[in-house]
Amino acid sequence: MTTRIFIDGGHGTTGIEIGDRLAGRSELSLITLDEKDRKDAGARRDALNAADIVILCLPDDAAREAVSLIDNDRTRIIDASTAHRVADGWTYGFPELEPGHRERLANSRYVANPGCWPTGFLALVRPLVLAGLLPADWPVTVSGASGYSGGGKAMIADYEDAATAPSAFRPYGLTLAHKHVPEMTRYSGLAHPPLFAPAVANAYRGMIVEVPLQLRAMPGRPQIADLHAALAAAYAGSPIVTVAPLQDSARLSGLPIEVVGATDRLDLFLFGNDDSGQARLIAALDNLGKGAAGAAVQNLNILAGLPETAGLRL
Ligand SMILES: NC(=O)C1=CN([C@@H]2O[C@H](COP(=O)(O)OP(=O)(O)OC[C@H]3O[C@@H](n4cnc5c(N)ncnc54)[C@H](OP(=O)(O)O)[C@@H]3O)[C@@H](O)[C@H]2O)C=CC1
Ligand SMILES: CC(=O)N[C@@H](CCC(=O)OP(=O)(O)O)C(=O)O
Repeated sequence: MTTRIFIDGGHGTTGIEIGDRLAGRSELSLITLDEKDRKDAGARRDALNAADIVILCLPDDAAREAVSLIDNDRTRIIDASTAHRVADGWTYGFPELEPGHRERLANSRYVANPGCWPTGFLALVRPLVLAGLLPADWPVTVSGASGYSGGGKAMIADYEDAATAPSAFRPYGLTLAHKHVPEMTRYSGLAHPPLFAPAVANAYRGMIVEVPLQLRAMPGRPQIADLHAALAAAYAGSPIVTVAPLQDSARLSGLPIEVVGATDRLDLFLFGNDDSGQARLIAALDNLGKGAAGAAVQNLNILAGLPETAGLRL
């Protein structure tokens, strides 16, 4: 018996990436809609209710609508949108968040896939808060650059149309009220929202998420090696999240946005100087990989009781 999957929004940027990862997997069967029906509420209702697991790759309002169209008590949902990431009754779809979280996910019916920025941020910060190295009330900043596919079809069209003259590098989120801040705050365990300073780069995919820390001002003045040990322990044995050895990071003269390529990996790097008491923590990922489709397929595998990395690009 196969697990029946329906991707609502399967023609969008994230939906296509997920479909590619599921192709050829004999333990799954994909429910699809014709082009003319893919936005028809009746056809979507039938597909949503016929599936064992649905993956929503829709704008937030359409994702909320999709959930309301499910009228059985069996279909499980993985929502890639922002709609339910801090909503009651939903489990945050970051299996690596903390010990025991993967098991919570496996038993959940409603799963909210994380945002791409929070994925990098939480991977760096959550283990440090849990280890007591980063005080929960510390004022944390997170910055970086994302590929333009992070903005979906609309931003891709803008960047790929010469007439709209795309910028090489464009800071945004300038109201300091980006939609990812609530999930970053909630799941990091920080007492205050981080200051989030994102930018878009003129690259299709990939992202660099950076958390700088003034260690010398922090209680106990943590050492670079302490931070590294906490991160390495948190992801020991993970086939998806890796922490570069300090001596390898020290040899790098730069970290390109393309470093993980079109994969579902999440690579963490720690750069620092114990004399100055300063550190730069960097997560490198593909916004469409571990930042979206890779995470959705990983969660699907966990929900379906299948090998966690099946279909992933590692
Ligand atoms: N791109 C990324 O890196 C990431 C995206 N996400 C999230 O994933 C979701 C999808 O994003 P993304 O793939 O980038 O967006 P896209 O704009 O590329 O795709 C969205 C798709 O949803 C379709 N759609 C819109 N309204 C409806 C509706 N009422 N019924 C059925 N289909 C509908 C669109 O149709 P049409 O083709 O006609 O426009 C489009 O195909 C969003 O919530 C986004 O925030 C999450 C993490 C990262
Ligand atoms: C470059 C760019 O615009 N990126 C998107 C985030 C992409 C993502 O994580 O998706 P969600 O919209 O589901 O959170 C943004 O900052 O809003």
